[in-house]
Amino acid sequence: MTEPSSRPPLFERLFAQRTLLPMARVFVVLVCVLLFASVAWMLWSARETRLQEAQMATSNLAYSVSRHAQDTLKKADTILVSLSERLQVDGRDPQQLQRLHRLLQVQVRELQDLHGLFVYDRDGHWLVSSFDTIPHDANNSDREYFRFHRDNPDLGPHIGLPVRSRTTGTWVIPLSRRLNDAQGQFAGVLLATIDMDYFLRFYRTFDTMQYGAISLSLDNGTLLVRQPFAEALIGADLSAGPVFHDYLPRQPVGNLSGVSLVDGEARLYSYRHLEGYPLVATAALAEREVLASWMREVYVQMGITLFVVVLLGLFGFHLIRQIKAGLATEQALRTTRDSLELLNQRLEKLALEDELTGLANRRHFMSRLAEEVLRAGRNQRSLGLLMLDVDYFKQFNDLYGHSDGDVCLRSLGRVLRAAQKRPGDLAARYGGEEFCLLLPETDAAGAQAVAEQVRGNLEALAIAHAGHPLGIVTVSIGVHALVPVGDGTDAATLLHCADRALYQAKAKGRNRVLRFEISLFKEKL
Ligand SMILES: Nc1nc2c(ncn2[C@@H]2O[C@H](COP(=O)(O)OP(=O)(O)OP(=O)(O)O)[C@@H](O)[C@H]2O)c(=O)[nH]1
Repeated sequence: MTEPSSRPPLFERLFAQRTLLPMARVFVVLVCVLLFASVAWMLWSARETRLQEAQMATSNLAYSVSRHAQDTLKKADTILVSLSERLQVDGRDPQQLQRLHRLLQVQVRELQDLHGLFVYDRDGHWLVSSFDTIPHDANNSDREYFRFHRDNPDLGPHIGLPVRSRTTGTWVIPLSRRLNDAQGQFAGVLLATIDMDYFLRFYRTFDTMQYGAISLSLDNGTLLVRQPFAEALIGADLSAGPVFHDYLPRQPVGNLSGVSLVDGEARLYSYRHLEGYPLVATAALAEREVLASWMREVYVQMGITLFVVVLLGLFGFHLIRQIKAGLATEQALRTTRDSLELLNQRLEKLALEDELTGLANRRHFMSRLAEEVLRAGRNQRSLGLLMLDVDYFKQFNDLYGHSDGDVCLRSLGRVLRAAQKRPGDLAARYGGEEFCLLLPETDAAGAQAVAEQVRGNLEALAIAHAGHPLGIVTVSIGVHALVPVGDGTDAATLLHCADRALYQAKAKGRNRVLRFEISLFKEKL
């Protein structure tokens, strides 16, 4: 069988007083940290959700803007394609141009987004337009789109930089195609101009808050139209911005967050390249506006959390103080209990011990005598007793003084202590210069032998005593032993007989041991 462990259970070890205080501190700190961490985590998740929602909104917006631009350009381009067909088939005589003029006017009236339709010859002169009159000496060979088509054989659509219309003065976006003659040589330019305001009006229907932006740019980063509108930004080069520099070369559609080249605003962007046209639609919301309500939530939540943490901290501080006070009280109580126990031990010792010699006192002796009498009676064993008395001690005191007398008594005490050979033996000071030695399991002969030893040992010390005929301190010893009969008189009998034997030893000349024998005493016990 294994012995049960003396270590206290884990729970008690964990919550031992020693660990209680640091654990309370760790607990309070841990609760505060966890509280902060969980609130921070919640707020972070809320922020991510807000950003994701905003990014979804910009993505949808970019899609709408791209669709709108694509549809608008497609319509205008379709007109240019059919115009090109017509010119090639019907030719350019004045009658045809007259008919064409009416047709162009009808088409511009039909399509609100179209600002105008124009046909220029190879030198840039106006052949026909959707307007009522052709300005005198009008020539558009200086326009970017004209030069582009003249120098470029490509017959595809070309979107040029926004220009101010020479007829109406409004901002327009030019969509143009090259016109070839039957030999494939440059024969002029077909132009459709789209009112920039048409785009802006559409963009204004979306709520992008104060710092949001919607724009349409060429895919080389040249800005065509932007809401909020700023004339100075038309034609601005955004190719170094995050959309055109980092994202568009890799993906035709995407989302990102970045800082605007235009105004330095941090925004969430979504962009989309138009199909079939070198254009990119961009929609963006300012991060600070997207996160504005979230920031308010952060302030409120953090305020509340801070308040709770302060409360917890105060509570924890109070708790730790209480624990400290409790521990201090407990320690004080333990110290008091220990000192009381020590005091009790001392008192107990004092109550049982003779102060001068350190032997058992009379009270102690009497209680042990009663116990040993009972034990010897039960076991029917002999109990021996020595009664000792220092010879001529009065004279010793008179001659050497009381304190030397005390020293002498201490010497006798040491001799008697040495005579306690067995665990049950008890040497005691019976009173004054009278001593006893209780010897359980000892008959009269044995007790007499011990008495002789004691007497001899004291004599051997040769303590000078000028008042003694022998010149040294001696002791007289009365010895008796009996097997108790158990009638309640045994202790008294033992004491009395030993005392009588002592008396006889004194009477016979002192410095001797005398055993009690009934024949020696004429009196009846
Ligand atoms: N120094 C000292 N003396 C004590 C103490 N107790 C008792 N005495 C003295 O012991 C002496 C005992 O004297 P007595 O009873 O006359 O006996 P005695 O002088 O020893 O003579 P015998 O016993 O007949 O030999 C007294 O003088 C007591 O004062 C003690 O504790 N210290």
